[in-house]
Amino acid sequence: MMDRSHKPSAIGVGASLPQPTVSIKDHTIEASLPTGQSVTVQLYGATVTSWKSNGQEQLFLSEKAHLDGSKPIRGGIPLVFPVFGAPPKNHATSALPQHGFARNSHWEFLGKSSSESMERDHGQGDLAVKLDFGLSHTMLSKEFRKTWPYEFGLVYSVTLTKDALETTLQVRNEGKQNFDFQVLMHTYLNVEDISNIRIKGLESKTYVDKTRNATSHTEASPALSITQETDRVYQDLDPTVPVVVASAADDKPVFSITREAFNDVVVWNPWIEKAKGMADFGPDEAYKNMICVEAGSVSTWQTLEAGDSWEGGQSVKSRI
Ligand SMILES: O=P(O)(O)OC[C@H]1O[C@H](O)[C@H](O)[C@@H](O)[C@@H]1O
Repeated sequence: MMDRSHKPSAIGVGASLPQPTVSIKDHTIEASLPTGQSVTVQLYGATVTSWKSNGQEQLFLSEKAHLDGSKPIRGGIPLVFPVFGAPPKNHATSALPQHGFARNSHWEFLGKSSSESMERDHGQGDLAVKLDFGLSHTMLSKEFRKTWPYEFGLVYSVTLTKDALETTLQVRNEGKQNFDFQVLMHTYLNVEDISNIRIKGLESKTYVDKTRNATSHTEASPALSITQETDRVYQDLDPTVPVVVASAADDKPVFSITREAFNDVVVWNPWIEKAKGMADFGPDEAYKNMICVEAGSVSTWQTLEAGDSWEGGQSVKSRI
């Protein structure tokens, strides 16, 4: 995963080779590969709102999601930074909204790069397209700047390949003061029927159950089924070991998520009542068609010293 071995684009050399296309319209960036995969990213929140692969939409997007910048987008991959969940009291993030400001700020599109991976798992010569987005302290609303007065730069890279969607966040401390942050890629995966999937790769891991007063438990199941409201923060995972959403019928992977520098994975499904209670979640029964598997670093704080940078990310493969 997180293949760093892209060689420069072959554009202009093998002129007849089909190339990725990228279009920018109405604050939305769309990229597609000649092999049919595509990704859509909104500048609002740098939220990925669609990823099509194998001829199917892989991400869940609520029918009632606000796409006009009035509210964080319910679905796709909202980016959580610099705090996960409700901010703690007496902390530098205390005055921020739930999940911070990255998902409700306007990002800029920094550009695209096409590449041909030399060493991807699925053979040589796979095309990839990478979209880069930026957010810095100067771009924040006055209110966010006041409530989190640090000088920072974020670069969020969304890479579409034939087999995967990779999202990577680089965090830079551009100021003179250290700051603490948490980060999470709140990925809403599209599933046909929640009763037909199992989540693997979590067995024996410690998790905090947010539906049970944030109490700590150990996962007993090798293949977790979702049968009720679920909101768990699994901790201290080995990022290189995939968390797999598998079909209950034949055990085949539907999604496989590997991470880099992300030791936590949140598993969330609002289930019946919570789904009904969210004004931007729809239709009500759509909780059956989604599972959030959210890779991040949220159980502790990352401290970034002045001038330093940090990077973490995920690679999501579908129906491999
Ligand atoms: O409603 P939101 O602010 O988007 O949060 C949606 C969900 O995000 C995470 O998965 C948290 O663990 C949940 O506790 C929260 O309900």
